[in-house]
Amino acid sequence: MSRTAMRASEKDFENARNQLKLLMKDPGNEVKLKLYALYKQATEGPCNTPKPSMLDFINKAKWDAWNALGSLPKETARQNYVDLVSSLSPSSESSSQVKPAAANEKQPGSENIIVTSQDGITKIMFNRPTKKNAITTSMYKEIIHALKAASTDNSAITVFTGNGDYYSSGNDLTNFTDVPPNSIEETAKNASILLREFVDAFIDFPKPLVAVINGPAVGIVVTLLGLFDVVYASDKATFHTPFSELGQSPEGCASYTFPKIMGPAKAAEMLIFGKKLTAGEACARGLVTEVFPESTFQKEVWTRLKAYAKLPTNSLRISKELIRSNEKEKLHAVNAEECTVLQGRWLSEECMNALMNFVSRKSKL
Ligand SMILES: CCCCC/C=C/CC(=O)SCCNC(=O)CCNC(=O)[C@H](O)C(C)(C)COP(=O)(O)OP(=O)(O)OC[C@H]1O[C@@H](n2cnc3c(N)ncnc32)[C@H](O)[C@@H]1OP(=O)(O)O
Repeated sequence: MSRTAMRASEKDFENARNQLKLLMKDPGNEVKLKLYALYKQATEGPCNTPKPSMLDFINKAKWDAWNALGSLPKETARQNYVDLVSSLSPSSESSSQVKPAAANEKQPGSENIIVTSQDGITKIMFNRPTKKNAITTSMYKEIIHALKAASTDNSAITVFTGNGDYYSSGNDLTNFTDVPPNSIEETAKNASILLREFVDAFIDFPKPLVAVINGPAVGIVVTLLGLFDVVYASDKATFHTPFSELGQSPEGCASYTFPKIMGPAKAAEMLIFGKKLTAGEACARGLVTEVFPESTFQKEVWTRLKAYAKLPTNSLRISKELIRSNEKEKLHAVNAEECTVLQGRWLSEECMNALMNFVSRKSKL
């Protein structure tokens, strides 16, 4: 029987609702929005409630998803709901394609940030590949903690890298969308405090800090590179700071470090207009130290880093201190200013619209 000819019964619909409660894995915000919209359409018909206010992120995303279904008949919505739930169930997962990355997904007991220490190198790895290593609030806190620990451990150098195809897609945009409307201002204030502490931890880090950029990098993980001592990139890496698109503004001291590194005009192209750079372009602008072919990237980089980590530890520290110490006071002031400006941006209509677009971008069926 063709799919269009099929009609889910009330019983199928009820079964699908129960099956949904048993799902082991969170299907993600986009799927949840689709499910919500189909459920409302199947039970109440076309969207019939007033549009929630701009500040009411979650209800507005739900409303948008429901409203996008237009006049879809109740029976079709019911069938689509049943089909969608069935596609999420464990049996269909095992019989169809489970993406290789799923093996790396956060499981109970696994970590979104993995810290290891070996061969004189402390490695801090973003480990949330199914979300392109987007950084959640708790990951910011874990990184601050990891940097504090690495600053006094036995390692000579500290390295950041990403697990999976991305280095990191930057701030997890749902940090600002899963917020009740009456606590948005408080959330923005807390985020600004956390961001300041996070960036301060990089400014004050006393040992050589190296970034091993295994794939695309977006937002804060790009701006922070101005505070790293060495940046190695695979030729499949890209560097993107889409702040204006997001109604936001630069952080990570990039408003100061980028013009110094690449000159004001090139910095403006990235930070104001969001120009995405290839690894080669980022290297030509001085943001990246060296680019390696993807096929030999890991081998070449880690061989080199292991050799560097054998150099006298105190000498490494002292040389870094000489290079960076004159700038520290300025960098802390820049960081404070950027965080204050961002706090205001996060409450702006431009930013709220951009976040809403991200959350609901795939929910329009
Ligand atoms: C304390 C607070 C401090 C705040 C500091 C501020 C920092 C500013 C920034 O960092 S700005 C940069 C923010 N990042 C972005 O704008 C990137 C947003 N993501 C994307 O544009 C795309 O996801 C992509 C280009 C990175 C990848 O696109 P692709 O089509 O290849 O993959 P998907 O979009 O399907 O992504 C797979 C799943 O990962 C989720 N995801 C990816 N990035 C983020 C993110 N930054 N925030 C939240 N979620 C992200 C995506 O939603 C998919 O999830 P799903 O499988 O559940 O649908």
